Amino acid sequence: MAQPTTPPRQNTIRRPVERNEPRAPRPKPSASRTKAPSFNWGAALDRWFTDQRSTLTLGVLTMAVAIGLLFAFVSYLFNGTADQSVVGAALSEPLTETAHETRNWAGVVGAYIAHVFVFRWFGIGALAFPIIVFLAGYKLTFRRELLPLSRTTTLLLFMAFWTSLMLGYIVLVSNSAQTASVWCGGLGYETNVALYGLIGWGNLAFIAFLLFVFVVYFVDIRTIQLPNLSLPSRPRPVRSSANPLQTYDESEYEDDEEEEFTADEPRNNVRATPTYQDTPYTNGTSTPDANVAEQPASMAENVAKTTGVTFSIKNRDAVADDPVVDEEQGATPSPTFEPDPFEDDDLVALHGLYDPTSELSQYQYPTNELLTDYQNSRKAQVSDDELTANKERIENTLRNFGIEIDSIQASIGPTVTLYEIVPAKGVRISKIKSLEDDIALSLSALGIRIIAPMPGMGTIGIEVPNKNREMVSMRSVITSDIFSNSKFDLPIVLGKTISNEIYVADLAKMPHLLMAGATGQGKSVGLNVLLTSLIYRKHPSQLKLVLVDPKKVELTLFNKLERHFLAKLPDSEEPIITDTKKVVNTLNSLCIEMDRRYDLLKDAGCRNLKEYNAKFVKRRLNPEKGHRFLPYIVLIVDELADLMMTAGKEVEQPIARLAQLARAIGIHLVVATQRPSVNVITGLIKANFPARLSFKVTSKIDSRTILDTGGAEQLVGMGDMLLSSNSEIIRLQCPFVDTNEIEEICEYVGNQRGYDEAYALPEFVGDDGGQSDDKDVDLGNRDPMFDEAARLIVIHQQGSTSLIQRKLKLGYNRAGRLVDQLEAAKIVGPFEGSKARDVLVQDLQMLEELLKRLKGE
Ligand SMILES: Nc1ncnc2c1ncn2[C@@H]1O[C@H](COP(=O)(O)OP(=O)(O)OP(=O)(O)O)[C@@H](O)[C@H]1O
Repeated sequence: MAQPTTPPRQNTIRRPVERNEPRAPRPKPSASRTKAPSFNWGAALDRWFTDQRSTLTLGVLTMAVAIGLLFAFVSYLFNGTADQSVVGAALSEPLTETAHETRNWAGVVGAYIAHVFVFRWFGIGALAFPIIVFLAGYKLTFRRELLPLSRTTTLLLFMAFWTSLMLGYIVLVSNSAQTASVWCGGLGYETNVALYGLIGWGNLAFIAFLLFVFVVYFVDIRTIQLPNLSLPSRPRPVRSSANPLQTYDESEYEDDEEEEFTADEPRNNVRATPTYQDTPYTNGTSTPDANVAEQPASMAENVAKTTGVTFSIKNRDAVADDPVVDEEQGATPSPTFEPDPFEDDDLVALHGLYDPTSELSQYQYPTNELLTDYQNSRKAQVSDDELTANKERIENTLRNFGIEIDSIQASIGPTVTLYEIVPAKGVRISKIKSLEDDIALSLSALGIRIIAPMPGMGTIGIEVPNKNREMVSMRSVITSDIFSNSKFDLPIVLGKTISNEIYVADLAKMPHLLMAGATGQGKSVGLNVLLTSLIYRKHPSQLKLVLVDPKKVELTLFNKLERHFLAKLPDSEEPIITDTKKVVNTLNSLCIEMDRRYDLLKDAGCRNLKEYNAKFVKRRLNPEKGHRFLPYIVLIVDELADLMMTAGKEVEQPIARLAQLARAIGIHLVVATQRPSVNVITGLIKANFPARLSFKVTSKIDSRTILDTGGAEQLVGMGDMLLSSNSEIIRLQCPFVDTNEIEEICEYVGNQRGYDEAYALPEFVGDDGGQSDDKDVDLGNRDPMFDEAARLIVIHQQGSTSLIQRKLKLGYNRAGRLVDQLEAAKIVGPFEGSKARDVLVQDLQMLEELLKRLKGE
């Protein structure tokens, strides 16, 4: 559980700065925003550029211009001399006069532009420009790069300049300026004339040196590893020709560090691009595509087949032919060294680290301006009079009960002021605690909470609500340094503490959060705050949200994030789950996802998601074995009570199972309810949610149910809350975020280019559809893979669909049908929720007999 990282609290009276205004009710949409008086051109342009329609239009136009330029330049190279007079005349005579005389394929405009670029400047090198413009247009149109734009641009610009110089030199020394100067352009020719006058033949050396310097920097020779055959190298994986589908195992690398690479063992130098599943989001189940392994079309595919490294044919062509490699991923081309694609370090050297965000590399995080600036409206203010009066009342009340105090100090928080008392020697703390109601009565204030003793302070705290409370705006906390610089994996800003510190926690460490609060006390705002925090800090590739909203109205705004942040079952229409039956399926699907992730972690030898993803990013995990970059998944359930009432155990068990086990594999749960009674927050659920947060509840019993102690019934509402974690209770004021703001954030994100669809959770077929019915399964018409699947299940003694999927490289549906047939043949037992089925056949011998019987032999 995270702690606030601001300096320790000082027990001094803080002077209020300005007068507070009474707390207004939740602002109406129209009234809540302060509209900027003038039109914001920057924002409008920003919006225009993030609108896919605009970029598509601009992109297509740019590509068309590039093609036009190419025509114009090529045509000028052949017809230029004839057009020179036309170009000259075009400046002095009307265009209509000169237009029909031009021979350039792109007309008089083309002739003029070509004249400048080709004749005056770069000669044949000018052809670099249409290529650059085309690449830029392609990027705008398709939102991905045909070639790494900035690196290719650098290369082409240099080549334009250098070619012009080199050809200029040749034209100069061969004295052919009259006929050939169009090929080198004015720039190349004139520079050579000038240089020749200065350094004579040294000209050529200078031009060669320029090329050398460029190569040294462009290629960055620091990263080139020259093969040194006498040094031990990383071992190569053991490959078996007998089994073409054998995949490499990373552990083989690690165990065999000492193995030497000798010159007579040929290295496999196929230059192809292992994709490492660059688009893991199109298929959340990430079943390796068997077709790629099964249909080798070339040497690269054969390598893929024998090694398990997937090769992208598209990328391979692009990269193999072009020395320019992806700059965005930090890759470095090497003219002398062809990395072996089986060596992970070399993969990184060639392609850079895997970048999970690359598919949405243009994604813009929501801006602070989307949040309303309430700065001037409400600041907590407690006047000196109020402070003194409260202090006196506390002192008097205690004195009336025979309790003397040594000192009293106050610190003003956004919602309450904490009076810390140092009791006189000999006063029993339990006595003060028992006077809670009396003190509250004498202060005639609601929401008095007594903390006796203050943990680690040796004092007693009395929290008294402020007459005028501060509204903690979402903007003020999101823009705070503590939140924006936080290094947490899933930072959530929960509000301000009693001493005005912004409290940021790490949901990944919590690792789950249970939220309760009577209706109207700020729970929905709290959930929105939590979601906003995550959306502001996470890229869509790093976080997926599963939103369950039985009330059907609270989370609907987040619908717009479907193709960015939401995850859903493959067959469901709506990304936000409202139907109880679907909730049960979704929870079970998450359990399957959890099991799969555990399998992946086990296979990778990692203890948790972070280690696993770090290894994947370093390209040490083989996607062919199902490995993929794993985003965090946050499950939000708004209103558990509804679900518990309608589905009871069916909901409780997967929630408890996820809460127990899902921490390490990056699935985190946030479950909210307005009824914190024991039949909703059952012992099983409670035991698995160490972090619990309570808004105001109606009774002390409810407070005990959620927090294991009273106090939440004393809160003053409107986001006033108690957070219990690590057996510590902190009072916080939740920030306020309005539905308008949420709408704007979701629109901002939703209008950007997203994935093709929501992140697909594993398919889960509930009892009604999933229970295989013997009568429906025709064992006479078994799947061709039936025997193989049966042997696999018996060898592993594990009746799991995902095992069949993974090992036999089948899709979920086919694997599911196979399991149904295995059940009908009594090889596996019946369906048992998210648990693997029992295997009813103990060994292969028994199985072979059974298979023979099935075949009627
Ligand atoms: N953090 C906050 N700061 C200021 N005002 C708040 C805060 N949270 C809630 N409020 C006020 O309380 C009202 C009710 O909040 P909210 O809708 O979150 O309640 P709720 O507990 O979700 O209620 P329900 O369970 O009925 O949906 C809000 O409209 C707002 O005016």
